[in-house]
Amino acid sequence: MTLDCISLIIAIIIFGGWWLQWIIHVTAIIYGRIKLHRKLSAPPDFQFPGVSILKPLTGVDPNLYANLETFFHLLYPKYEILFCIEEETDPAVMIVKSLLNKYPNVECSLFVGGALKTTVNPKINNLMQGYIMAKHELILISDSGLKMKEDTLQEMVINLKENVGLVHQLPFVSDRSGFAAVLEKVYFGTQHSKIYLLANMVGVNCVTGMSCLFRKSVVEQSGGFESLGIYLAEDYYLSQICFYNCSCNSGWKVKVSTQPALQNSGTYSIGTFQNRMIRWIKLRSFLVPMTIIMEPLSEWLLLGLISSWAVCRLFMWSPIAFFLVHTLIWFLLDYTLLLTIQGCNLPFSRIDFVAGWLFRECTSLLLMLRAHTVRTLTWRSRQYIIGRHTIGEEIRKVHDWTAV
Ligand SMILES: CCCCCCCC/C=C\CCCCCCCC(=O)N[C@@H](CO)[C@H](O)/C=C/CCCCCCCCCCCCC
Ligand SMILES: O=c1ccn([C@@H]2O[C@H](COP(=O)(O)OP(=O)(O)O[C@H]3OC[C@@H](O)[C@H](O)[C@H]3O)[C@@H](O)[C@H]2O)c(=O)[nH]1
Repeated sequence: MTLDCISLIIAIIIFGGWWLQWIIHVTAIIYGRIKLHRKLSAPPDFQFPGVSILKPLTGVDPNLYANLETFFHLLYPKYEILFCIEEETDPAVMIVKSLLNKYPNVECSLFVGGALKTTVNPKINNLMQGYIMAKHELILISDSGLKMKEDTLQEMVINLKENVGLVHQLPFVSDRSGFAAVLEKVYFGTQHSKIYLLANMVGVNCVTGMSCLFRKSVVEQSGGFESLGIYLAEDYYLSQICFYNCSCNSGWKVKVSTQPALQNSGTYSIGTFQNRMIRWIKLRSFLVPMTIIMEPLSEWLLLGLISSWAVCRLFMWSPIAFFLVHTLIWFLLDYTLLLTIQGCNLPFSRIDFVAGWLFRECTSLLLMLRAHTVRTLTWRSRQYIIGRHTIGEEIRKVHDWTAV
């Protein structure tokens, strides 16, 4: 085969991939519009089952008290909150105790001592005691940085139909001020939600564990909660259990909730966001190695550049004009997707969106490069060596209560 022939084939593949990307983009918008921000109502005779809410806490941030307080105001007939904190000296203990005093009528308990290490995953380790003591069949794991609307739990339970094993919320962020907040909203409302929604629409396992409601019995039949602790991406394997649990012939269904998760940590910065992205990219590369190649190729910049070359090769179109049109359409679809996920007005101007969008798009490839070149993975105060399936080994602990 001649070089000319090879370049022609590559150009055709890239051009095909470019079209596929638009299909994914538009489908995610349509799916988001159909699925999200819908008010679900329970059938008249529906009995809401009890829910045990597990809250893993590590350190405090300026919004922690207010975020946790939203869980005391849920419009739900029967639930308990189980706060889990690794160490007695963590200042989060004081915050939880003051909430316990303020709301004596809400059933809740505090478990301290997840530090008695049995598994490598610090979140599972921290939650173990609470999980064992949870008295309801339905468990909601809800990360420390989340706040919740009054009707969210109700809505998640309504989504947990008979054949559904797990309901999760699409990660999103609440309205906060500053450029880092814009950046987070832009990321979670565009590139992230596009893939997350599409994967869940077609039934590909793509679940982030920040807010997951699941059936305890399903996990117990598949090795138990503790068995997830060997993985650093315990969320992926939690939902994998549902997909492959043999007690339900075709596996349990995994559903996205109609309300996106509202991350509302009071500690946020560009650096925190980027470190977290590096950690997630690294986890993904061990879960689905194909993402190492597919992720950069699904970004505006790289796909735009190689597609401009491809159309020049195929049709002799001007690569610059093509790149500009590609950018304009991508930008408008991203803005439309973000509005869909937000479900109401954005808290920032269009200029802020342009700045956040450009910054994220131009730095994403660097974050991928960084993730694939560092050997270790850092999560809060701990450093790990990570291997196949995200099985980890802790190598260092720096004592610091702030989020890294
Ligand atoms: C021809 C289709 C090309 C699609 C290429 C997709 C490349 C991936 C691009 C971006 C990745 C975005 C990932 C979305 C959310 C993941 C968030 C995350 O990393 N969470 C981790 C931490 O909580 C968690 O442990 C991991 C969860 C699952 C990750 C699985 C990723 C697989 C994505 C595959 C998507 C395929 C879509 C198929 C569409 C036909
Ligand atoms: O050492 C730790 C680290 C974290 N955690 C808890 O785990 C939860 C998630 O931690 P972070 O907010 O740092 O991390 P992320 O939002 O990136 O987590 C997300 O990605 C990694 C997955 O394994 C998690 O399930 C998912 O929630 C928090 O509630 C945190 O308090 C611990 O209990 N101990």
